[in-house]
Amino acid sequence: MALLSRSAIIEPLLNGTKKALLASGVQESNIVVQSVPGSWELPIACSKLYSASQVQSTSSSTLGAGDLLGGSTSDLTSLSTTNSASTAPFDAVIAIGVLIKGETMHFEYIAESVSHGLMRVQLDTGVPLIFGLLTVLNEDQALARAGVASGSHNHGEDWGAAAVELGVKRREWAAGKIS
Ligand SMILES: Nc1c(NC[C@H](O)[C@H](O)[C@H](O)CO)[nH]c(=O)[nH]c1=O
Ligand SMILES: CC(=O)[C@@H](O)COP(=O)(O)O
Repeated sequence: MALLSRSAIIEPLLNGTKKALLASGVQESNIVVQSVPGSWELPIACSKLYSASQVQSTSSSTLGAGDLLGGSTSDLTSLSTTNSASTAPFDAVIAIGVLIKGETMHFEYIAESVSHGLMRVQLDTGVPLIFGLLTVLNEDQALARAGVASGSHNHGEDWGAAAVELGVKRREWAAGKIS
Protein backbone atom coordinates (compact mmCIF):
# COMPACT_ATOMS: atom_id res chain seq x y z
CA MET A 1 0.00 0.00 0.00
CA ALA A 2 1.38 3.37 -0.96
CA LEU A 3 -0.68 6.07 0.64
CA LEU A 4 2.34 8.13 1.59
CA SER A 5 2.28 11.68 0.32
CA ARG A 6 -0.81 11.71 -1.83
CA SER A 7 -1.40 15.37 -1.05
CA ALA A 8 2.04 16.13 -2.46
CA ILE A 9 0.69 14.82 -5.74
CA ILE A 10 -2.98 15.80 -5.59
CA GLU A 11 -2.38 19.41 -4.58
CA PRO A 12 -0.14 20.24 -7.57
CA LEU A 13 -2.55 18.43 -9.88
CA LEU A 14 -5.45 20.41 -8.48
CA ASN A 15 -3.49 23.65 -8.81
CA GLY A 16 -2.60 22.83 -12.42
CA THR A 17 -6.24 22.05 -13.17
CA LYS A 18 -7.44 25.31 -11.64
CA LYS A 19 -4.75 27.26 -13.47
CA ALA A 20 -6.00 25.95 -16.81
CA LEU A 21 -9.64 26.60 -15.92
CA LEU A 22 -8.91 30.17 -14.91
CA ALA A 23 -6.75 30.72 -17.99
CA SER A 24 -9.74 29.65 -20.11
CA GLY A 25 -11.90 32.29 -18.48
CA VAL A 26 -13.73 30.19 -15.90
CA GLN A 27 -14.65 32.25 -12.85
CA GLU A 28 -13.00 31.12 -9.65
CA SER A 29 -16.36 31.26 -7.87
CA ASN A 30 -17.62 28.61 -10.30
CA ILE A 31 -14.91 26.10 -9.49
CA VAL A 32 -16.18 23.73 -6.81
CA VAL A 33 -13.68 21.45 -5.10
CA GLN A 34 -14.73 18.51 -2.92
CA SER A 35 -12.49 15.83 -1.46
CA VAL A 36 -13.11 12.12 -0.86
CA PRO A 37 -11.22 9.50 1.18
CA GLY A 38 -9.73 7.74 -1.83
CA SER A 39 -10.02 7.11 -5.54
CA TRP A 40 -12.50 4.31 -4.96
CA GLU A 41 -15.03 6.94 -3.87
CA LEU A 42 -14.61 9.08 -6.99
CA PRO A 43 -17.43 7.60 -9.11
CA ILE A 44 -20.15 7.98 -6.48
CA ALA A 45 -18.84 11.38 -5.46
CA CYS A 46 -18.89 12.64 -9.05
CA SER A 47 -22.34 11.20 -9.59
CA LYS A 48 -23.88 12.64 -6.43
CA LEU A 49 -22.11 15.96 -6.73
CA TYR A 50 -23.41 16.45 -10.23
CA SER A 51 -26.93 15.55 -9.02
CA ALA A 52 -26.53 18.12 -6.26
CA SER A 53 -25.69 20.77 -8.83
CA GLN A 54 -28.89 19.90 -10.69
CA VAL A 55 -30.97 20.06 -7.51
CA GLN A 56 -29.39 23.39 -6.63
CA SER A 57 -30.27 24.62 -10.08
CA THR A 58 -33.94 23.61 -9.96
CA SER A 59 -34.46 24.77 -6.38
CA SER A 60 -32.87 28.13 -6.95
CA SER A 61 -35.12 30.98 -7.98
CA THR A 62 -32.30 33.23 -9.06
CA LEU A 63 -29.85 32.39 -11.74
CA GLY A 64 -26.28 33.20 -10.88
CA ALA A 65 -23.82 35.05 -12.99
CA GLY A 66 -23.39 32.05 -15.16
CA ASP A 67 -22.29 28.49 -14.92
CA LEU A 68 -18.83 27.04 -14.86
CA LEU A 69 -18.15 28.72 -18.16
CA GLY A 70 -19.70 31.99 -17.11
CA GLY A 71 -22.72 31.66 -19.38
CA SER A 72 -20.59 31.50 -22.48
CA THR A 73 -21.16 29.01 -25.23
CA SER A 74 -18.09 28.94 -27.36
CA ASP A 75 -16.84 32.48 -26.99
CA LEU A 76 -14.81 32.39 -23.83
CA THR A 77 -13.77 36.01 -24.28
CA SER A 78 -17.32 37.16 -23.57
CA LEU A 79 -17.44 35.75 -20.08
CA SER A 80 -19.27 37.52 -17.34
CA THR A 81 -16.98 39.39 -14.99
CA THR A 82 -19.19 39.23 -11.93
CA ASN A 83 -17.98 37.16 -9.02
CA SER A 84 -21.20 35.56 -7.81
CA ALA A 85 -21.25 31.79 -8.02
CA SER A 86 -23.51 30.09 -10.49
CA THR A 87 -26.40 27.88 -9.45
CA ALA A 88 -26.58 26.17 -12.83
CA PRO A 89 -25.70 22.47 -13.11
CA PHE A 90 -22.02 21.86 -13.63
CA ASP A 91 -20.75 21.96 -17.20
CA ALA A 92 -18.04 19.44 -16.44
CA VAL A 93 -16.67 17.36 -13.62
CA ILE A 94 -13.00 16.50 -13.17
CA ALA A 95 -12.12 13.41 -11.11
CA ILE A 96 -8.61 13.76 -9.73
CA GLY A 97 -6.83 10.95 -7.93
CA VAL A 98 -3.68 8.94 -7.83
CA LEU A 99 -3.37 5.20 -7.55
CA ILE A 100 0.10 3.95 -6.77
CA LYS A 101 0.72 0.25 -7.19
CA GLY A 102 1.40 -1.62 -3.95
CA GLU A 103 2.14 -5.26 -3.21
CA THR A 104 -1.24 -6.80 -3.90
CA MET A 105 -3.97 -6.77 -6.53
CA HIS A 106 -5.61 -3.82 -4.75
CA PHE A 107 -4.32 -1.35 -7.36
CA GLU A 108 -5.63 -3.35 -10.30
CA TYR A 109 -9.11 -3.74 -8.83
CA ILE A 110 -9.45 -0.08 -7.94
CA ALA A 111 -7.97 1.19 -11.21
CA GLU A 112 -10.25 -0.97 -13.34
CA SER A 113 -13.39 -0.37 -11.28
CA VAL A 114 -12.93 3.36 -10.94
CA SER A 115 -12.17 3.79 -14.64
CA HIS A 116 -15.35 1.93 -15.58
CA GLY A 117 -17.30 3.70 -12.84
CA LEU A 118 -16.27 7.14 -14.03
CA MET A 119 -17.13 6.32 -17.63
CA ARG A 120 -20.52 5.05 -16.48
CA VAL A 121 -21.20 8.25 -14.55
CA GLN A 122 -20.15 10.28 -17.59
CA LEU A 123 -22.49 8.47 -19.96
CA ASP A 124 -25.36 8.17 -17.48
CA THR A 125 -25.34 11.84 -16.55
CA GLY A 126 -24.33 13.15 -19.97
CA VAL A 127 -21.91 15.54 -18.33
CA PRO A 128 -18.26 15.48 -19.41
CA LEU A 129 -16.29 13.70 -16.72
CA ILE A 130 -12.59 14.30 -17.14
CA PHE A 131 -10.36 11.38 -16.20
CA GLY A 132 -7.77 12.85 -13.87
CA LEU A 133 -6.81 9.58 -12.23
CA LEU A 134 -3.11 8.80 -12.33
CA THR A 135 -2.48 5.06 -12.25
CA VAL A 136 1.23 4.74 -11.64
CA LEU A 137 3.73 2.16 -10.54
CA ASN A 138 5.58 4.37 -8.07
CA GLU A 139 5.62 7.82 -6.53
CA ASP A 140 8.27 9.10 -8.93
CA GLN A 141 5.95 8.44 -11.87
CA ALA A 142 3.24 10.39 -10.08
CA LEU A 143 5.50 13.34 -9.31
CA ALA A 144 6.58 13.42 -12.95
CA ARG A 145 2.94 13.77 -14.00
CA ALA A 146 2.03 16.31 -11.35
CA GLY A 147 4.61 18.79 -12.61
CA VAL A 148 6.61 18.36 -9.40
CA ALA A 149 9.64 16.59 -10.83
CA SER A 150 12.06 18.98 -12.46
CA GLY A 151 11.04 19.83 -16.03
CA SER A 152 7.89 17.73 -15.86
CA HIS A 153 4.47 18.62 -17.20
CA ASN A 154 1.50 19.05 -14.87
CA HIS A 155 -1.27 16.88 -16.30
CA GLY A 156 -3.80 18.84 -14.30
CA GLU A 157 -3.44 21.61 -16.85
CA ASP A 158 -4.59 19.22 -19.59
CA TRP A 159 -7.58 18.16 -17.49
CA GLY A 160 -8.67 21.75 -16.92
CA ALA A 161 -8.41 22.51 -20.61
CA ALA A 162 -10.28 19.31 -21.51
CA ALA A 163 -13.10 20.21 -19.11
CA VAL A 164 -13.59 23.60 -20.75
CA GLU A 165 -13.41 22.18 -24.27
CA LEU A 166 -15.93 19.45 -23.57
CA GLY A 167 -18.13 21.71 -21.45
CA VAL A 168 -18.40 24.17 -24.33
CA LYS A 169 -18.91 21.44 -26.93
CA ARG A 170 -21.56 19.71 -24.89
CA ARG A 171 -23.55 22.96 -24.71
CA GLU A 172 -23.22 23.50 -28.41
CA TRP A 173 -24.23 19.92 -29.22
CA ALA A 174 -27.19 20.23 -26.83
CA ALA A 175 -28.30 23.27 -28.83
CA GLY A 176 -27.95 21.34 -32.08
CA LYS A 177 -24.90 23.32 -33.07
CA ILE A 178 -22.23 21.36 -34.88
CA SER A 179 -19.32 23.57 -35.84
N1 LIG B 1 -4.42 2.59 -2.42
C1 LIG B 1 -5.00 3.74 -2.83
C2 LIG B 1 -6.29 4.12 -2.39
N2 LIG B 1 -6.95 3.33 -1.51
C3 LIG B 1 -8.13 3.77 -0.79
C4 LIG B 1 -9.39 3.54 -1.57
O1 LIG B 1 -9.48 4.43 -2.67
C5 LIG B 1 -10.64 3.75 -0.71
O2 LIG B 1 -10.69 5.07 -0.27
C6 LIG B 1 -10.70 2.83 0.49
O3 LIG B 1 -10.54 1.50 0.10
C7 LIG B 1 -12.06 2.99 1.22
O4 LIG B 1 -13.14 2.67 0.36
N3 LIG B 1 -6.87 5.26 -2.85
C8 LIG B 1 -6.21 6.07 -3.72
O5 LIG B 1 -6.76 7.12 -4.12
N4 LIG B 1 -4.95 5.74 -4.14
C9 LIG B 1 -4.32 4.60 -3.73
O6 LIG B 1 -3.15 4.34 -4.17
C1 LIG C 1 -6.90 -3.58 0.79
C2 LIG C 1 -5.65 -2.85 1.11
O1 LIG C 1 -5.71 -1.70 1.50
C3 LIG C 1 -4.32 -3.51 0.91
O2 LIG C 1 -4.45 -4.88 0.87
C4 LIG C 1 -3.63 -3.02 -0.32
O3 LIG C 1 -2.28 -3.42 -0.32
P1 LIG C 1 -1.27 -2.97 -1.50
O4 LIG C 1 -1.51 -1.51 -1.79
O5 LIG C 1 0.11 -3.28 -0.96
O6 LIG C 1 -1.58 -3.76 -2.73
